[in-house]
Amino acid sequence: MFGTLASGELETARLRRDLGFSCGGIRMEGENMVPQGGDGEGEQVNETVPFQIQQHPFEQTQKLVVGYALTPKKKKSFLQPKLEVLARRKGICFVPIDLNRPLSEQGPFDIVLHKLLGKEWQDVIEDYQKKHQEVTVLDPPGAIQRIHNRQSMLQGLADLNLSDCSGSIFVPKQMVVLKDSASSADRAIEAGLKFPLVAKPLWIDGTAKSHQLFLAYDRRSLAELDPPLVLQEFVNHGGVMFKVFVVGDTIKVVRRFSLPNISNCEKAKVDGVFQFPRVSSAAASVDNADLDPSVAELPPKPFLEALAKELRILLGLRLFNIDMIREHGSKNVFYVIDINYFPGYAKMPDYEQVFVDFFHDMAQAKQKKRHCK
Ligand SMILES: Nc1ncnc2c1ncn2[C@@H]1O[C@H](COP(=O)(O)OP(=O)(O)OP(=O)(O)O)[C@@H](O)[C@H]1O
Ligand SMILES: O=P(O)(O)O[C@H]1[C@H](OP(=O)(O)O)[C@@H](OP(=O)(O)O)[C@@H](O)[C@@H](O)[C@@H]1OP(=O)(O)O
Ligand SMILES: [Mg+2]
Ligand SMILES: [Mg+2]
Repeated sequence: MFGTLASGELETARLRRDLGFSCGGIRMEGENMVPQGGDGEGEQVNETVPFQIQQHPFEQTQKLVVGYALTPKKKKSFLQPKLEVLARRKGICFVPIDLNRPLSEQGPFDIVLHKLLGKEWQDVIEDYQKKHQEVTVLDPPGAIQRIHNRQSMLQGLADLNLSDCSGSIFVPKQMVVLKDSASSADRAIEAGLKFPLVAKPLWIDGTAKSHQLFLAYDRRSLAELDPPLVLQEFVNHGGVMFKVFVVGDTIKVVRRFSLPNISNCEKAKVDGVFQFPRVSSAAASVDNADLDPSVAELPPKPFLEALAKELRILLGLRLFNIDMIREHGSKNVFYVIDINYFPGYAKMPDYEQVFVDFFHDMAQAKQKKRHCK
């Protein structure tokens, strides 16, 4: 009986019913998990369902097959029932890639969506792309590799051409420490870096450690840090940051809490090194908080659109997000502090529809190209 299910469960159950389909001979997950039928109570709960599943009079005949190679965590957060249902209506289906079988023997795929670490996978996907140029690989492994290094990640950003825009973009002054962090203090001062400095592991390798950040208040404390790392100037920004999600041509921005400003008094008094809390990944919503509007105001949309467009070209990526902060006291002076490949899109509003449109547009563009040949 539907009445025994909470509204969230009901929604999932209905979605799963819609999901019972096969694709390219591979049975999709979620089949046979549906309570059958419904009653009056069901109707009542239906009102709380955030979106309506309607029986469509016709099914899209054109099929677009998206092969995916994702970690179990990413699969769980990204491949949610709502996404699969909306995709199916547009003739898009998701097929898991079997890592134990040669990739070329699987599919055929129109799109390969992947986020896996390691040289072995990089070689597999590079080789596959060479042999299957008709397949869109999201995204090219070489381009992803660039943003796994916190130095190359931000290279070229300050030179982007955003001249006509209502904001300006910078990256914090930073330097790389490959070894001997004790002697890095002299180099940091020579390079003009001002304390406090944020110490970030140079390589992002998917481990929790690569997201373990430290704040070093004085030159002596640098000796306590483990290279390889980047030392980056801390930029006061009023405790709010902006995550700009990019999916092809679409962008969405959300606010997150961040670290509070560091006063001159604190800079003078405090020494030592402190581990950062992962404030910005917290689920707590900034939107209902009582924030200073000059801090919380979203960056101008045309500015973000121009920035995302330039970054797509510079990075050669279509799926990423940017962490941005507004320099405290400024109107629209922004710093990019981080870029993430295939981030937590489930935290992007309406991500399911955005992805369906993205895949659909891609399929149409391909079809058009084929017809023009
Ligand atoms: N230069 C900086 N100045 C001020 N705050 C910073 C700076 N760099 C990082 N932060 C703060 O630390 C947080 C984590 O830094 P960063 O985004 O570089 O790490 P990360 O581990 O790559 O995060 P993510 O989970 O987004 O991948 C930022 O969201 C921001 O709150
Ligand atoms: O954990 P989530 O799904 O939220 O996604 C996070 C993602 O982890 P995952 O890819 O393993 O899922 C991280 O990837 P790695 O740097 O460790 O490769 C990084 O991109 C974070 O920035 C994402 O958080 P967001 O910035 O979007 O909030
Ligand atoms: Mg970040
Ligand atoms: Mg990051």
